[in-house]
Amino acid sequence: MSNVTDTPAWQKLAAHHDKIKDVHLRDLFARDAGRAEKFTVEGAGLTLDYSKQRITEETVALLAELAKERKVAERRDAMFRGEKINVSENRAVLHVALRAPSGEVIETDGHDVVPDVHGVLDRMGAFADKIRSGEWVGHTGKRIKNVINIGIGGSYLGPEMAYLALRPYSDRDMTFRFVSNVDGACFDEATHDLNAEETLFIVSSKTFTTLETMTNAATARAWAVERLGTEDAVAKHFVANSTNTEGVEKFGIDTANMFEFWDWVGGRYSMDSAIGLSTMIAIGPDGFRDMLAGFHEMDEHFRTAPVEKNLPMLMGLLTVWYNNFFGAQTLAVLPYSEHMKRFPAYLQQLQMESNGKHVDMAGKHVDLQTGPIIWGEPGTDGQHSFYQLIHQGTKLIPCDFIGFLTPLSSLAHHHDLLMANLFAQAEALAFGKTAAELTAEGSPAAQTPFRVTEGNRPTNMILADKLDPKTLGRLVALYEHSVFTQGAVWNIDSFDQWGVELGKVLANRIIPELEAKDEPKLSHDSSTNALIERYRAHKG
Ligand SMILES: O=P(O)(O)OC[C@H]1O[C@H](O)[C@H](O)[C@@H](O)[C@@H]1O
Repeated sequence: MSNVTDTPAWQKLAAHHDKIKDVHLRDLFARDAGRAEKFTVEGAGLTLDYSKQRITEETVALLAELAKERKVAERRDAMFRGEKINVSENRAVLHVALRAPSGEVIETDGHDVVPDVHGVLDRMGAFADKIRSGEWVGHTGKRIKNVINIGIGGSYLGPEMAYLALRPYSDRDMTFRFVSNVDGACFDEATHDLNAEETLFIVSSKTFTTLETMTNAATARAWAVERLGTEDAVAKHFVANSTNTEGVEKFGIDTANMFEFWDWVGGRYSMDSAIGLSTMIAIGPDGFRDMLAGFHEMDEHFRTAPVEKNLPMLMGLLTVWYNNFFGAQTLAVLPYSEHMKRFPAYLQQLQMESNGKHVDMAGKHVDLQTGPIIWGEPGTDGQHSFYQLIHQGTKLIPCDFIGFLTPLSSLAHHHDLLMANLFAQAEALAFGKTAAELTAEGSPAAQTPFRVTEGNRPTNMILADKLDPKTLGRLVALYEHSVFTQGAVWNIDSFDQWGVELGKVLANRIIPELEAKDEPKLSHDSSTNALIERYRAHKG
């Protein structure tokens, strides 16, 4: 495939950008009373108003042309067909099969994976029911009240984000916690007030080799065995989610208590696989299936809607527009929902591990910027912290606002205030306030320059009726496919993550240098040597 910057659509976009880069959203809205309607699309139960983006109809047409030239739809279809589009690992990318209804056929290497998916879902459902009903008891006969997911990266962020997002739908008599960090404080804090007799550990790891997870799992095992008095207790207090049966057996977890997934599920695309077991225990198997139905709705929308009406494709293409033509470095994701607190953190892995790449599919260095930096906090907290820089700073920061029409809180009057703030922020960012307007309002002349907000800050407004399992599935799939679209345009492998390896290898080399009593000779650079020596000296 040619360099994207050499394609006709890219060059047309560059010329078009030159023409419209200084046009203000104020003028774009003034020119066209139908703008909001024109640039609002609905799909899979979500509404995307992208009228406050710095675009015209021509921009959308050219972005659609770019998608066509880059064969985004063909690559999408290849993914759905189970082709090995993760070229550097020679793997299929089939998270869409995790939410395919039973009866659908999705094959990879000639094998239909959908029955396997439903087999595991059924086993997870039976297990979750047993825990929730109290049929499954701990080693001493007590009901399980606490569930601790041990995992990191994709085996942590999705489960924690989903639990927090769906807490109103969860069993409130149970406690759910998440141990990810290898800092012992993480384990201590998660367990200090829990009774081992009532605690279930779910060890979640695709590979079952990850240092942090294996260390925390071993600590959990020792913690439980010490408190319950026998190794036999492990059978009732530990289950595993993994692709590595051997590793699970070796750890001492009965494979009858292992929930399987497959190498065609990327870690950051796995919250709807067995990795979601804690979510399923929290909200119940029916709630989990609703979430899968929401994912599937968005998959179908992504698979079938034309690019101009395709929410994830539009969002992916707009990200390319700002990232590559306006030179924006970041994208802020700002959910106006307390329950969506961890959604930006979840998206950081999804987007940045997927599209933080410097070579194309052929291994050749790319000649353009790839994935943006993702960040964000829930509204309205962010407004009182970093929004200042978005409004008046010198950097262009496109924002995704996410709002829900129906409140989950019974304090309904708070919701009007929350939503008023959401709409006001998008309005202020787009239209700003000019010096003339300020003067007319009586602003003292000396203050006016400080008070001017230029506006022309682009935003997406994503609205859903209500945050529930189905909506969460739709939202996650929306971003998954937006990431896919970006990766397809840039022609990079969005499904590998080689960049995280070097740090792991170096840590494994340093571990014995910190642990060994005889303080082995160091052969790092002078800075790393000095840091290690300082630590050793302190440790004594
Ligand atoms: O699920 P695991 O195999 O334990 O992997 C956990 C995480 O660690 C790795 O370093 C990867 O960067 C992530 O993509 C992955 O989600």
